[in-house]
Amino acid sequence: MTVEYIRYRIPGDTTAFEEAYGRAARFLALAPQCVDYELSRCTDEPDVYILRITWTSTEDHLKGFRGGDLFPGFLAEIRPWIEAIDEMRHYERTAVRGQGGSIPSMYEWAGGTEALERLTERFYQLVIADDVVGPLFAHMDAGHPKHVAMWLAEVFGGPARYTGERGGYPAMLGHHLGRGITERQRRRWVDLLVDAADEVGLPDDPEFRAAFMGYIEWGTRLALANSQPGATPPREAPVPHWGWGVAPPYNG
Ligand code: HEM
Repeated sequence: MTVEYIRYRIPGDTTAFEEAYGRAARFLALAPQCVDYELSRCTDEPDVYILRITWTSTEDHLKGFRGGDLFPGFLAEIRPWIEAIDEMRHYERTAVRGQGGSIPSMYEWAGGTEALERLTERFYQLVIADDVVGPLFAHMDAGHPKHVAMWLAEVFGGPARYTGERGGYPAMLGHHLGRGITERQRRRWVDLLVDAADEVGLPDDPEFRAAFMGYIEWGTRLALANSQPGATPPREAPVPHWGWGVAPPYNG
C-alpha cells in the first residue's frame, strides 16, 4: 500500500476547486488501484488543501491508474490546478498507526472480562449438555471457559492475555486441528453461544450484535475448515482484531 499526498495552495476560487475534485473523485471511486481518498482543507490557511490517496501500490498508481482508461477523465477535471501543487509524493505507511479512544472497543462495550467470562461459563454449560457438540468437549479442562473468554477479550480490543499467557494464535489453532468439526456442530456451537449471550445479558443492540456475530461466523467457519483432516492452515498468525465494521456503536 502507498499513500500519495498532494498539497495544493489554491489562488482565488476554492469553490471551483472543490467542485472539480468532487467530479474527479468518481474516477478514483471506480479505480481498482485506489483504496481510498480524502481531500482536506486547512483551517489555518483556507487556501491550502491536502489530498490523500491510498493506492494498492506505487506501481499500480503510476502504471495501472495513470496508464488506464480512467485517468484522462480524472485529469480533465483537475488540470486547471496542476500549477497550484506544492507537493506530490508517495509515502510508505509505518507500523505506527491505529485508532484513538473516541469509539469504545467492542470489549469495553460488551462489559469487559467479567461479562465475557459470564458468557463463556454459561455457554460451556449448554455445550456440555448438548448431544451434538457435547462429545467434542468431553475432555476439556476446567479452565476452558476462562481461556475462551481471554481469547474473545483479545479479539475485541481487550488485554492481549491469550497471547501472553496461553500461546496466542498457534495454541488456539492447535486445539482445533484434526477435530473434524461438522457443519451441524459448528451451527449448534453458534446457536448455543447466542442463547448464552441472551441469557447472561450481553449487549443486544443491533450494532454490537451485528459485529459480534460477524466475528463468530468468521471464526467458527475457520475453526471448521482448520479442523478437517489434511487441512494446512498457517501455523503462525497474529490474533485477529475485530472492530465495529460499518455500524459503530449508537449512543443516540
Ligand atoms: C469463533 C469461534 C471459536 C473460538 C473463538 C474458539 C476458541 C477456542 C479456544 C481459545 C480454545 C482453546 C482454549 C484453551 O486455550 O484452553 C478452543 C478449543 C477448542 N474448541 Fe474452539 N473456538 C471456536 C470455534 C469452535 C467450534 C465451532 C468448535 C466445534 C464445534 C470448537 C471446538 C473446540 C474444541 C473441541 C476445543 C478443545 C477442547 C479441549 O480442550 O478439549 N471451537 N476453542
